[in-house]
Amino acid sequence: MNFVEYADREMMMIDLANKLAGELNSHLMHEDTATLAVPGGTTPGPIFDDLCAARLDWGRVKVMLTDERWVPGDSPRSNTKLIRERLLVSRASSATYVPLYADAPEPEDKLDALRDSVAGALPITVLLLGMGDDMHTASLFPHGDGLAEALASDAPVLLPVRTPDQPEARVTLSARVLKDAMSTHIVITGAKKREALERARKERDPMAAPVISILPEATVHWAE
Ligand SMILES: O=C(O)[C@H](O)[C@@H](O)[C@H](O)[C@H](O)COP(=O)(O)O
Repeated sequence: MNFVEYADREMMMIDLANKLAGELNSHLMHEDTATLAVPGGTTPGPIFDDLCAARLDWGRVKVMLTDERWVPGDSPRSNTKLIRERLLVSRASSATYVPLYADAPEPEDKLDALRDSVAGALPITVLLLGMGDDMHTASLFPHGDGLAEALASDAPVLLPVRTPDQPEARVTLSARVLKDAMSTHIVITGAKKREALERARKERDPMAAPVISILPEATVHWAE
């Protein structure tokens, strides 16, 4: 794991947006398409605000979420809503969006079709992840229902997960899909997440600290 500490959050967000855009650009110099996978939640919005204006050939970029809450696209809890409003705008509006959600009561109703379109966008070229204080990443929640299957080396690309702490079902890319990304960044802020990262580094069991299955490949970016 690499660890980068920043003097402040604003600087980190600008720097990260430049880094992600630079990596996508380099990839597009010798490949036809690139796939960018990003988290939802409260942290990455400012990165999206800068990244959406990056000068790159967005028409050749596929964008997907790392995980989604199973709520309609106009819900304030929808990660799709977040990236439609803050990432897939400006220059990035010509990117191709690969959805993890389709309108249906439960994820199981739509999984097959969603998995096919996700599989067609793999491997991930540039992966950005968040992390929670409980050491979850994407929607790989400690001891969550569906976690063992999502951590398995032969896991499907996309799985439904449920945990009592979360108000709705979710879908998440599996650990093997995240681990296969060509470049991985984790963005975290504040003292609690820094402590959670330190706890995770000492933990051996991915069922207790799912983020450890991704950490060896990742650069973690942190600001107070
Ligand atoms: O849908 C989500 O919530 C995310 O994709 C999730 O994995 C997120 O990155 C972490 O929970 C951190 O969330 P915050 O940035 O809100 O702390």
